[in-house]
Amino acid sequence: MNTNLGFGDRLAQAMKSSGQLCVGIDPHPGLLQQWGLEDTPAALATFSEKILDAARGRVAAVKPQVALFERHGSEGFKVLEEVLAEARQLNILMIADAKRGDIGSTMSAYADTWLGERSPLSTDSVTLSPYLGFESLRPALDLAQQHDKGTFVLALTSNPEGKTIQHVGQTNSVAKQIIEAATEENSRQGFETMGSCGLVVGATVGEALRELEIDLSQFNGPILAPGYGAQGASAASLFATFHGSESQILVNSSRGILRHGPCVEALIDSIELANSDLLKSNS
Ligand SMILES: O=c1ccn([C@@H]2O[C@H](COP(=O)(O)O)[C@@H](O)[C@H]2O)c(=O)[nH]1
Repeated sequence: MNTNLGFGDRLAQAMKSSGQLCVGIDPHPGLLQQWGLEDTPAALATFSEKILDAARGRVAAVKPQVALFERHGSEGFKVLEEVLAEARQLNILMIADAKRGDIGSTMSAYADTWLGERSPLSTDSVTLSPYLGFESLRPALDLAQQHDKGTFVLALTSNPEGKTIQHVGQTNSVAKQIIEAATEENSRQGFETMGSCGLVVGATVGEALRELEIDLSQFNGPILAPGYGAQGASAASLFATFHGSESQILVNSSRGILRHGPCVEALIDSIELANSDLLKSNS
């Protein structure tokens, strides 16, 4: 993989060679129990190792859910640091699902944590929450650009409650304004296939794009789409939702894959099944 490319282009290459699936690393207490593990930091390490083992070479990216490491305090963060380092070694693109957002001066610290060069939590990309205003994310957007890293800004989330904020404004909705700001952000960068400022749009949003008159085919970055599998979106429904921007969609599945553990072979089978399901529906 060409590491001089920006994040969006590296992700485009990874999706071309390994498909459009992103596997979540979500060590929920219930899953740990199902895998015969205790709810401890050591178990998080075992859990994550098996997922990386199954995912390497088979998916475009993996997405650790930071909250599920954070609930173990400093030891959980230590494990996350090791997982990020291991993924880097294995050349697997990472999205830290941290959903950070704050006033600009504090945002600089979040940017240093997830996208800086010296932080042990530094990774390829991070999810950001724009509800303090898109421009409050500037320190992260600029640092990502400077270090060839990426961001995924929440636009239309997969949970039903999201619409109470994101749909406000209807045809000039909050979500539409976020999407326009991210489009503008990418248009100021050079890229071959996609810019490095991505969006999060749930695979479950259904008719919302049409109702809000949002045309994602005009968007010029990657779209992380959680909601496939455990939250009910099928491959066919999600590609119908994202008609016109199919090649930009990175489909996340966490519990839908993870419930097949702890056997690595069974995890591999479920990843391969999801890959062929997605491929079949997007051809
Ligand atoms: O809109 C959003 C944004 C993030 N997520 C996260 O994605 C995974 C989904 O997990 P599943 O088990 O596949 O449902 C999880 O980490 C969420 O926090 C989301 O679901 N929706």
